[in-house]
Amino acid sequence: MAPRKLAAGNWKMNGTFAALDQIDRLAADLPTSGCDVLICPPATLVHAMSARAAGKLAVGGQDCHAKTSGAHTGDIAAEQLKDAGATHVILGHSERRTDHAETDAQVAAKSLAAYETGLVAVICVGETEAQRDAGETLDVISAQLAGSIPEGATAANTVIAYEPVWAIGTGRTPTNEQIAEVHALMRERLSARFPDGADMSLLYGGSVKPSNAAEIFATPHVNGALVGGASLKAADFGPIITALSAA
Ligand SMILES: O=C[C@H](O)COP(=O)(O)O
Repeated sequence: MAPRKLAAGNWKMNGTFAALDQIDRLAADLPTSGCDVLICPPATLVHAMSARAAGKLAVGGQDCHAKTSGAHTGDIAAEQLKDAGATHVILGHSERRTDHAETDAQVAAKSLAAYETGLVAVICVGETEAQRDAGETLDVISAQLAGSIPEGATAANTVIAYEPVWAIGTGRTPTNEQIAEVHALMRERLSARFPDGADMSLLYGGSVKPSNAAEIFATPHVNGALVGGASLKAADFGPIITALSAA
């Protein structure tokens, strides 16, 4: 089995009910085949978006707790996301790692919670600009992969997203050679550790837009994208999906 192609949108802390109009616009123009499409809205919109998008695209959360329930004010359990219609959950995004001091071990524990619930974990890794400048990128990515992905990961329950922190929301992207280098390393590490690691989908994320999508999707071992800002509007996300579908 080849890795599945996935165009994933991360709305982050953006969007209210009115933004669901974008889903109608997107769904009206989706390619009928070629790639999977996922949108991860704020938790407040998961249920409504799932109902609106049923059968057209998948919906996911942006985080979940490692525990199944309990006294954890403000948190959300994997089961609650699933109950609201989610099939995926983003875990270990650099904004969570920075804003909430999430560690690799916590990301791995949350991923296990996702697996136990039947959600696909979209596990994020990525170096800071200082780490890249110091020549540490491959070591950082290797350590994050080793620490953030739990035993039990398979191509069916796990997607990995490489998101250089310095490329997120900045309009800057790595060169294709830099993306290729990291994705080749990820493929090698995953293949060595997991029986079907060669089939796990590997996404690139960080300032993906319609104008650079096709070139990024032509990079070896890039099976899709995790898109932030450009996923908020159907007019931008639609062409990215089309580019992936055709890649
Ligand atoms: O999760 C998505 C990424 O952080 C990328 O965000 P961006 O496309 O706005 O740079």
